[in-house]
Amino acid sequence: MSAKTVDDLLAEGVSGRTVFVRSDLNVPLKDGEVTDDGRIRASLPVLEKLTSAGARVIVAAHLGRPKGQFDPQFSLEPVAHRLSQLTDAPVKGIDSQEPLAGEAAKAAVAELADGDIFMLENIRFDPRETSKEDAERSAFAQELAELTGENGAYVNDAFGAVHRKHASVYDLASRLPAYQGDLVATELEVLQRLTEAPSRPYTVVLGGSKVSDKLAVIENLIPKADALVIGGGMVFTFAKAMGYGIGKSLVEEDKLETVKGFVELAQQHGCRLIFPTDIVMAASFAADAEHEVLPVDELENGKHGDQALGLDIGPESAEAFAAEIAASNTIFWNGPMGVFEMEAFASGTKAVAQALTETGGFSVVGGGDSAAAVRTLGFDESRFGHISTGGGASLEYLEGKELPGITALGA
Ligand SMILES: Nc1ncnc2c1ncn2[C@@H]1O[C@H](COP(=O)(O)OP(=O)(O)OP(=O)(O)O)[C@@H](O)[C@H]1O
Ligand SMILES: O=C(O)[C@H](O)COP(=O)(O)O
Repeated sequence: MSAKTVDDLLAEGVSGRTVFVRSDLNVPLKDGEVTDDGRIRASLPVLEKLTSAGARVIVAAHLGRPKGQFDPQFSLEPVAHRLSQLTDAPVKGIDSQEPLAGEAAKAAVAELADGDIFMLENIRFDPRETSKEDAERSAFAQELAELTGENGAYVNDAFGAVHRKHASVYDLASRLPAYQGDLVATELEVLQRLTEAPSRPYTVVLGGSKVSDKLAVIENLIPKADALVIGGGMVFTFAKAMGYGIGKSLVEEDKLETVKGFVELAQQHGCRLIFPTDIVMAASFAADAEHEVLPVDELENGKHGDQALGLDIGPESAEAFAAEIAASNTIFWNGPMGVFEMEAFASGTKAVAQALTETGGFSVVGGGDSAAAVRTLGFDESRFGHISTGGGASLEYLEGKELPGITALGA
């Protein structure tokens, strides 16, 4: 069965109807300003399709991981502000302290004119959104559904969140007529190209800091990829497992045995595991920290001994990784190679991004931070095959896992 689309919804007629749209607007913020609005821009086409057809739109999204209650640092206010700059439709929002689907929200929805957008506060301010209890999520979804009144509809366009079994991503689809958003459709189409007979050699480049999440992914990607290139914070769990000193670098102590198993698994499947040979070791986690490049088997033999921490791959590794990418026909990249937010530790990430822009192969960038890195480091987005809005979601898709938000749409 294939999911109904937004075009199906438009064909049914939306003028005067209230449509609840779940988007992924989880964007990086600094000092109350959106620093990369990629996910907001990616959400615009569906919102504009609906508003220009006369729908009254409720947009719901999450920001970060608040603990199920109002917390000003996770307010969607700056996101609503950016959205209102990017769209022609008026964007309204409720007071952040009000219950998400309470009386104030109902009153605000009742005031909407055709073509207006109403943005809910961070959907994760209600603990039922992410609850593991089906009954709690279901009750919350029911309240959200009721906001749309008679003849409401639900569109899931939050690709980056479809791997979450959350009320607004999963349960709401069985409370209202449900439709798949265009962004979700596009993302699925592209990722399908990576899973169904990718043009080989197929190389996966993994980095970032969510080490334990990604270690699980590695196991599942080894049988599928020809080469797996490891950078970022993940390197040090491997380096330690291989018996090297790593100083104060990021490490998952309880995963050392697991990663040793990966080396063997890779051999069995003929997948080459490629590690950095040199690392930028810093005196502390700071933009102006003193740093030096050390070979991977001598990380504790520098100026700061076992107090140093690895914040980027070194130049030799960056060159080798770029060469791997150049020799591949399909490349999937998730997770920065270092702490790219600090200029001194951005070189590895820049080198990988640069190589991706130069490849004649099909390149896909997945991950909130990797996509943000590409843009904030000044790369031209059109030089990449595809920049996915999903991090965990795209990885879980590539692993072949079921994505609750997609299943719920009947796709
Ligand atoms: N060696 C390192 N030590 C500590 N942090 C690192 C290191 N290398 C990269 N990082 C950090 O990793 C973070 C991004 O990691 P993350 O795993 O969240 O990637 P991502 O692309 O956003 O993927 P996802 O969307 O799945 O979360 C960046 O903020 C970066 O500073
Ligand atoms: O940033 C992401 O990958 C998505 O918005 C999902 O966020 P989460 O990992 O907090 O569920």
